[in-house]
Amino acid sequence: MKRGLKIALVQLAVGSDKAKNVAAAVQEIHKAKEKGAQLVALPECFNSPYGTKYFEEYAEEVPSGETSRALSKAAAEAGVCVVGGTVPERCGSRLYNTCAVWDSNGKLLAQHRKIHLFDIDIPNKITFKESEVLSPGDQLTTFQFNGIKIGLGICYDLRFCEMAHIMAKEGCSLLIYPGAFNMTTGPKHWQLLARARAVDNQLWVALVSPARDQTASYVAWGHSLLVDPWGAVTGQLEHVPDALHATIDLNTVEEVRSQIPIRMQRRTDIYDTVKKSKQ
Ligand SMILES: NC(=O)CCC(=O)C(=O)O
Repeated sequence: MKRGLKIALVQLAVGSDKAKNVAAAVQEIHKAKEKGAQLVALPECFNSPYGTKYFEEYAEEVPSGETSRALSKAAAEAGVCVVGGTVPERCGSRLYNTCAVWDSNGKLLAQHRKIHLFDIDIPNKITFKESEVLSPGDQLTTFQFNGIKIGLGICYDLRFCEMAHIMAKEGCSLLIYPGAFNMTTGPKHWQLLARARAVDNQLWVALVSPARDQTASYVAWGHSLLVDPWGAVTGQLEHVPDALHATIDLNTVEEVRSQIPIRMQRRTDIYDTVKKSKQ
C-alpha cells in the first residue's frame, strides 16, 4: 500500500512590497490546494528581500505579526499544512530568521529559528554576514503532520550534517529546508548537499528557494528540489516562479532503511552524534 503525503514546494517571486509578497504566497497556497497538495512549503525570506539591510524593516513578531496571521488564515481556509518559508522575526531587541508551520486548521504547529547563521566570505564572489543583525536559534525543530515526522532547517543549516542526522534519529522521514543559495554556492552545493543529507539519513529532503531576481542585491539560485531516500532528485524547478508538486512515499524510506541498514551498523562504540539538551 502506498502511504504518501502530497506536497507543493512554491518558488515565489519576492520583491520589496511586503503586502504583495504575502498576498502572492496566500494565492499560491490556494492554488496548490486545488492541485491536491496537503502540505505547502514556501521559500526562505519570502515576505522581504534577502539581505541584512532589510531584516529590521520587514521584521514581525511570530506568531502575532501580519504575515503569520495571513498564513494561518490561508492554511485554515485551504485546509493544508503550511511550512511558512521564513520571515525576519522580531523578539524583544533580537531578530531571528524564522520558519513557522501551520496545521490545516491554522494552528501553529512548529517554529524554527535558523541555528547556523550564514556568515561566509568568498573573495570577489560573495561576502555575507547574517550575524551582523540576526541572532541564532538554539534548538532543533520537528513536527508531525498526517502521521509523518518532519524536520525543519533553514538554508545554511543544510550544511550541517549532524543536525539532519539527529532529526533522522528522532524519527523524521522528510526534512524541509526553506533556503536561498546564491549564484556562487548554488551551482556548486545546492543539489549536492540535498542529496548528501538524503542519502546519509535515508529520508526525503525538500529545498524551497525564492525565484531568481537578477535585479536584487542578493541573487537567489532558485532550483527548488526534492530528493528521495535513495539520493535521487525526483523533481527540480528552474529559476523562475513555479511550484513543484510531488508525493512523499513513506514506503521508500522503509525500503532503503531495510535494504541498506546503516542505521543499525553504526560503530557508536567508536563515534557518535549526540544531541545536547538545553540546560
Ligand atoms: N541564506 C543562506 O543561508 C544562504 C546559504 C548559502 O548560500 C550557502 O552557500 O550555504
